[in-house]
Amino acid sequence: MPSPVSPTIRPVVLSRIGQPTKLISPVKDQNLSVLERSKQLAAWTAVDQHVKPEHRVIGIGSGSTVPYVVERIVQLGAEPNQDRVFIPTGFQSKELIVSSGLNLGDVDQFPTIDVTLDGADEVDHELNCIKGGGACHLREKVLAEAANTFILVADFRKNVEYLGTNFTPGVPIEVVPFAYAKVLQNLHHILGSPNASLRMAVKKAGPVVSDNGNFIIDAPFDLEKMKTPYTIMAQIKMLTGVVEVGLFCNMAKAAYFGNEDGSVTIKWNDGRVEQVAAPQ
Ligand SMILES: O=C(CO)[C@H](O)[C@H](O)COP(=O)(O)O
Repeated sequence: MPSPVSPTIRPVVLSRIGQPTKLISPVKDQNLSVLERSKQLAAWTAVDQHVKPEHRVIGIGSGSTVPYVVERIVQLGAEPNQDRVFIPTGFQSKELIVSSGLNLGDVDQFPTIDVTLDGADEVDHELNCIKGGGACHLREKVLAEAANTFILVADFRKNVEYLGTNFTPGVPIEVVPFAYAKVLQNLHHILGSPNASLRMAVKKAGPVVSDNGNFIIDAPFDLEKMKTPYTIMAQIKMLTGVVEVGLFCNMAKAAYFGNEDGSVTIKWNDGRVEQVAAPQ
């Protein structure tokens, strides 16, 4: 069983640990479209290469690609997973972990994670990425920072030279609710994002509320600014009322992109780019 944060704090793992239970794949239908298959290929390849037998604490990200990560982990079987704890980045991944029969933990019990696998809205040539399309980027960044290895999984549409190429809503910014108008004003008039706007819910009147009870602003920036994402991230983060910015800079070790032809492109943080065949 993995060590908890200190010998005096006992981890409260919500699912049972140490006993093999029947695991259930979160992916039922295998009649996948080309796009869904590309997500699956990226996820499976990343799990095969980065979830090691000795790993005990694994971070599970959010979005539509991550169910395929869990699918591959479930395929490893009950035995290797019985002594592992899986840490979610939000409501969706918590449900995914629990419904698959995997052991659930939290980052306050396990602040060091062996590997975190997560999706991305877009990834640039230096592995900087936009995250937060699903409003989970605060927890996602905590789990990325807590991980010894942070791995991105995505479909071919996310593989770009510069951020903002295909993903146009802008940089997701989590803000405390009472500060949103003031942060918007700063984004419009000081940081150069005149179209920054509060993200509105679809099946609810009013704004999207994150898993942490906060609002989300989407702030588009021009290409010149997005060429140096760390600078704009630091400027946004300095605005009082901002909780976290959905720009992840210099964090990922590798990004896996599933392609339409069934291959997977792997970009490494040392600049290497590999093309591999689909896993079976
Ligand atoms: O950052 C995220 C949620 O906040 C997701 O990881 C991101 O939106 C990618 O999702 P998908 O795999 O559905 O493309």
